[in-house]
Parts: sequence; structure tokens; C-alpha cells
Amino acid sequence: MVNYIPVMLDLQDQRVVVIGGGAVAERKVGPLLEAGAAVTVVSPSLTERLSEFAEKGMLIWISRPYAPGDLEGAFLVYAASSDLAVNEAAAREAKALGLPVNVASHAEAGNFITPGVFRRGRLTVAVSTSGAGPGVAAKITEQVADMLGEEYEPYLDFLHALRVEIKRQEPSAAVRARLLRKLAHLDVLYEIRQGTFKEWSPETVQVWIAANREA
Ligand SMILES: C[C@@]1(CC(=O)O)c2cc3[nH]c(cc4nc(cc5[nH]c(cc(n2)[C@H]1CCC(=O)O)[C@@](C)(CC(=O)O)[C@@H]5CCC(=O)O)C(CC(=O)O)=C4CCC(=O)O)c(CCC(=O)O)c3CC(=O)O
Ligand SMILES: NC(=O)C1=CN([C@@H]2O[C@H](COP(=O)(O)OP(=O)(O)OC[C@H]3O[C@@H](n4cnc5c(N)ncnc54)[C@H](O)[C@@H]3O)[C@@H](O)[C@H]2O)C=CC1
Repeated sequence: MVNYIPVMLDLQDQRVVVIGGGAVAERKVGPLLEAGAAVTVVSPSLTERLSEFAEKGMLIWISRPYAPGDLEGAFLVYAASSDLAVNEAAAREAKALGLPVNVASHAEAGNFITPGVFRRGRLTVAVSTSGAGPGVAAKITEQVADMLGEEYEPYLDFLHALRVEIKRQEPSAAVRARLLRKLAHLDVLYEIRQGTFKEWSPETVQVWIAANREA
């Protein structure tokens, strides 16, 4: 079994090349565009939705079969055509260039796979079965999603704002670490659920930081 390592990639403005323009390519491309990636699709045909994206200038469509050299300048590669030999050729080129590559037709030819993903504001849950059952990964993702209510979005926005403020204000690494660790123990999630949470004013933030600087 491959011991895959999960990572969270910032793909904003990064060139991502997708080989193939079918249903599977479409499923990979949607989230890439939402992430701000500069997507190029190399494929003789496109699904309706991918064509719309191309017409709107949201991605670049190279309307021909894959050819070596197409991965030049890429940051990430998806080989999602229906031709296994083509996916393998693209995977070889990617690996020669040192690029991570996803092979949708037979994962073992590539070196990263796509988990099931659920998002709630700043919260991302990714579920992988390491390829054992992609459909089951999607199902487990839904089950986990059911456990995580809408309150996580304002909760994490609150945490983020406070974290940024602590990092901006507190010069001592030791005190900063103590304050940041204490954030996880605030009752805010509970308060949001109860409807009793009130946004913290800048003064409240100051008071909390001052009161929690000591061990
Ligand atoms: C290895 C991996 C590589 C990769 O694609 O990155 C891979 C590979 C393959 N999938 C196949 C089949 C299906 N894939 C899905 C669905 C999804 N597949 C996804 C990921 C992954 N699929 C990676 C592993 C993830 C993991 O296990 O952790 C999801 C989670 C994420 C996404 O694609 O965005 C997305 C759900 C998104 C959602 O709905 O939320 C369905 C269900 C459906 O279509 O309804 C089926 C049919 C049912 C079934 O097989 O379970 C085949 C056989 C092809 C054939 O032979 O015909 C291969 C090839 C192989 O096994 O190597
Ligand atoms: N990883 C996953 O989640 C899944 C993977 N698959 C596998 O993924 C592959 C693609 O599936 P679909 O998108 O449903 O197929 P599809 O038939 O809808 O689309 C295939 C696409 O590949 C393009 N293509 C064919 N030859 C090409 C070439 N030489 N260069 C570039 N593009 C080329 C076609 O024009 C078409 O756009 C299949 O091998 C399928 O078994 C299937 C289901 C899920």
C-alpha cells in the first residue's frame, strides 16, 4: 500500500495542466478554478461545462491530443484522458520534469491522488481511502460533513482574526505560543451554537491578550 502524505497546496496563479476533457477532467478542473489556478486543458474534445469555461476565458484549451512538451512550465499535472497510454506518457514527462502528477485511469502510474473534499469556510476536510474505494471516500466525506455544522465558518473566521492579532502584537515567542495554544480552548464554538456569541471588539481582544499572557 502506498503511504500517501496529505498536503494543502496554494495553487493561486499556478499553471496546472490537465490532459483530457471528459467527465473526470471536469471534476478535477472545477476546484482548481475555484482555487485560482491558471488551468490549461489539452484535449481534442471538452464536456459542455469545460467548453463554457474555455469560452469565458476561465481556462486555456489546447484542442488537440497530448504531445510531449505540453507540461512545460507546469506546477501540477492531471492525466485524465481515456487513453491509458497517453496518461502514462504524460506521467513520464511530468516525472522527468520533477512535477507531481495524478493519473486518473490508474493511480499507480502517478504520484498523487485526489481525496474527497468538503469545505466550510476556512475548514477543509479531505478524506482518502488511498485508492481502495473512491466512491466510498466520497460517502465518508459526506458523513464527516454532517458532523460539522455551519458554525465552523464564523468560528474559524474568529480564530483567524485573533491569531493574526496575537502574531502582530506579541513579540515574545514563548508568550505568543502560550496565547496561540489557549485559542483552542475558548468556548466560542459553543457560544456560536447557543446564539450567545458577541463579536469581540478590539478592546476585548486587548483585555484577553493581557489576561492570558502569563502561564
Ligand atoms: C486513486 C484516485 C485517483 C484520482 O482520481 O485522484 C481515483 C481513481 C479511480 N477512480 C475510479 C472510479 C471512481 N471514482 C469516483 C469518484 C471519485 N474519485 C475520486 C478520487 C480518486 N479516484 C482517487 C482515490 C481517492 C481515494 O481513494 O482516496 C474522488 C474521491 C475525488 C475526485 O475525483 O475529485 C471522487 C469522488 C468525488 C465526489 O463525488 O465527491 C467514482 C464514483 C463516481 O463517479 O460517482 C468512481 C466509480 C466507483 C468506484 O470505483 O468507487 C477508478 C476506476 C476507473 C475505471 O477503471 O473505470 C479509478 C482508477 C484507479 O482505481 O486507479
Ligand atoms: N479518477 C477518477 O476519479 C475516475 C477515473 N476514471 C477513468 O478516467 C479516465 C477518463 O474518464 P472520463 O473522463 O469519464 O472519460 P471521457 O470519455 O468522458 O473523456 C475522455 C477525454 O479524454 C480525451 N482524450 C482522448 N485521447 C486523448 C489524447 N490523446 N490527448 C488528450 N486527451 C485525450 C477525450 O477527448 C475526452 O475529452 C478513464 O480512463 C476512466 O476509466 C473513471 C471514473 C473516475
